[in-house]
Amino acid sequence: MLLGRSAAGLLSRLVATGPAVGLIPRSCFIAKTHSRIMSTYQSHCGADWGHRVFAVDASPSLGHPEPFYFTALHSKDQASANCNEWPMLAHGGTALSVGITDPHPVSAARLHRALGQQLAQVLPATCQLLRLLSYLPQEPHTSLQRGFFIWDPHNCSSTQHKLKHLLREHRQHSNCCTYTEGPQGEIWQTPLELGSQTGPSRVVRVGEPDPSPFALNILLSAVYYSLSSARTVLQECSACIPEATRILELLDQCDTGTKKGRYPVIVIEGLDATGKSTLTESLRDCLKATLLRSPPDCISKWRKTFDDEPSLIKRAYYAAGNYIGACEIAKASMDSPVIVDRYWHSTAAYAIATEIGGNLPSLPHCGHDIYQWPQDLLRPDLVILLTVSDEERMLRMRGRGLEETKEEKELESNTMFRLKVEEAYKRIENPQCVIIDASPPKESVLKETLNVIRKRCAV
Ligand SMILES: Nc1ncnc2c1ncn2[C@@H]1O[C@H](COP(=O)(O)OP(=O)(O)O)[C@@H](O)[C@H]1O
Ligand SMILES: Nc1ccn([C@H]2C[C@H](O)[C@@H](COP(=O)(O)OP(=O)(O)O)O2)c(=O)n1
Repeated sequence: MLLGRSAAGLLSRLVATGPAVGLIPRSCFIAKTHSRIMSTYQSHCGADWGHRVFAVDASPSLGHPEPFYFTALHSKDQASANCNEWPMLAHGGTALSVGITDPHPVSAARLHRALGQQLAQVLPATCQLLRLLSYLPQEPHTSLQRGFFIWDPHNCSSTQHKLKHLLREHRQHSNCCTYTEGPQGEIWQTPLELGSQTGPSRVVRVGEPDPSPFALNILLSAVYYSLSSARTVLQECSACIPEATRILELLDQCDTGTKKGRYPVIVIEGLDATGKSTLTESLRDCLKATLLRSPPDCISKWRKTFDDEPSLIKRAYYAAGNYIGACEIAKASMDSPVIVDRYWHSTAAYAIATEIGGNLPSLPHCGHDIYQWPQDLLRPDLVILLTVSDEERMLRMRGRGLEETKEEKELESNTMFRLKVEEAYKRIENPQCVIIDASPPKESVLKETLNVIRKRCAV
């Protein structure tokens, strides 16, 4: 039992003061949330650390296979904080947290990534590095911060020393705390100097807050639900990534509001090596269709550059690619059916699966805002999701003999990630995917797909 009276109080405060998602139209909430995060991203940085709700990514090896949430205990709540299990501290270990307080989304994302790489290098191999998210309950949509939760099982003195040394140059844009067990089993969060004025606070575990920090992170920075939010990030990174300026120029040249022509637009989705390219090429020939892909050819030469950037920037590239692709789709659909190899479902599903920690049940429920199609993006008539068993997909991947990307390797090694991508695909709405089993021979998959297309579209 993790949720004491204090936690219940916290949750009711969250519900009372958080965005009234159920009371205003979703698109309105998402668009407003985006404009707020981009214009006033974090008026709250370091000083409020103790008032935040924290979420630590799942870690089965640390005894929490689902994400772990905690918050500071205020003196009036003291009596209710009896039940407070921190499995990672059970055997004398220490935990530490690092929060990124840089108020600018792009520089914060880059600092987060750089720190993650440096921490992985300098910390002892026995330390575990997990994702940390936090927000202020009274202003969830403007106060979200990312960071790291570090578990040091041997409580090495060198860990804190290394951390202090590493964070010294980022003092202005980061903070750090330790978590230790007190004599009565209570947990103390103590700022790790770096000029901190605040003293230790008691912290307690709470149940999953509403809104979930992971879902909030998706709505605010991992998936773009409007062109303007992707543009804002590309504009902010154009000083350090010249290719971002080129993409903005391409966006300026296309009329992203163009409506679809009279021919159907059919998107083929699926994990790598499920047979999308094979099927889309056959469909092009059978239906005398135009075959397009997202990201479109005109920006695909910059894909590697953006794939190497933090996810905030990488996903802005794919989002922009969908809007540029939408112009091409709209134009082509005036003259012929259009087949599209990957589109917004891919952009959203991969981002959601990456950002949601834990197992399949950690994915936000069906109908959640994170699964909504952007209001300003051209909607296809039909989206087909190809599925095959993992064994078959691996065989196809090896048979193809192409070099595996980092993400493909992760998909291969991480069954849970793959399951989450596929489930996220299935939960995306308006339009929802039609699932086709792509395990049979190519000709059968093509026949089945043509049947679905003929039933649902005028071809
Ligand atoms: N239905 C199928 N049965 C057997 N092999 C297939 C089938 N569809 C595709 N393949 C093979 O699987 C590999 C991956 O297919 P591909 O179309 O490149 O997938 P994707 O575009 O989804 O990554 C290719 O070698 C392809 O020839
Ligand atoms: N429209 C798109 C297309 C791909 N993506 C992202 C999603 C994943 O991170 C990768 C998958 O691309 P990958 O190169 O593996 O796929 P293909 O081999 O091109 O089918 O690209 C996207 O976000 N939006």
